[in-house]
Amino acid sequence: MTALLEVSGVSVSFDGFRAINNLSFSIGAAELRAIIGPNGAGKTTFMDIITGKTRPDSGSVTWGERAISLLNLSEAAIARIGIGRKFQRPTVFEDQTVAENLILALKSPRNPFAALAFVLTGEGRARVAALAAQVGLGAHLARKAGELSHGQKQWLEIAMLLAQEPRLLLIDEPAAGMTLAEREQTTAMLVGIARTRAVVVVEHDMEFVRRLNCRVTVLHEGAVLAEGSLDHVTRNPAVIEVYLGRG
Ligand SMILES: Nc1ncnc2c1ncn2[C@@H]1O[C@H](COP(=O)(O)OP(=O)(O)OP(=O)(O)O)[C@@H](O)[C@H]1O
Repeated sequence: MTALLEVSGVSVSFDGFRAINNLSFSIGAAELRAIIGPNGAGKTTFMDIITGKTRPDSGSVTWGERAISLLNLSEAAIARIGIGRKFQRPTVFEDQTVAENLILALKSPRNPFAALAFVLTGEGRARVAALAAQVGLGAHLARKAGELSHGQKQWLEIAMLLAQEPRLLLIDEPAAGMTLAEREQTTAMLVGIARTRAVVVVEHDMEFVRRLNCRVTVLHEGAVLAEGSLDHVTRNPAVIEVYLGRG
């Protein structure tokens, strides 16, 4: 499998503290990956490096078939190249409807007026409806985003990211604050999304990770401690010691 994203030997220090320590990681073009690890393991910093928010002191981050370096690109350029990031808290436009939020997020045309004109076409309406359906909001297009449940807002934001047609989606702790039913729907949704693109999910909820049924990367002290199926990594004594045993 050729990698879509290849992170190799990356390190970064903050005031002499090595938050990421010779970290290597790669993900394929249509792969779902969960990242787990104790607080302070470097999960957020790792995502910050991929998205260009934090520049590593050493190592390489390459992208796509031509293995272009992401290290010289701005955050905006990295987003345009096809890397979408969802932070833990949903950031939707609460006073706009689900449909309006999706229209504003469409990749093209770029400005809101052109986007509105586009959505008046059959193709535009179909695109918005398909995005909403993909995240279980097909019946909620006319509702104000502010009226949605926390889980539904998270899904709307995922659909807004999908509107940008990313090839890699980074999702931070989606399960937090969701009901059990919402968490189950979210795992199914993420599995579906990862059939056509790469999805990295940072998550502490082990039941959620189990339902993702994917390869798991365990970070500890800024490096990869273990990688493999959830059963494989949770049997690893080092993982039990630093993470699972602290329950
Ligand atoms: N800008 C910064 N300046 C100084 N230290 C930082 C900075 N960003 C992160 N750190 C430190 O780097 C380490 C890794 O932090 P990071 O937030 O990446 O961990 P995490 O795995 O995301 O943790 P959590 O699960 O708590 O979100 C921590 O010890 C943190 O205090």
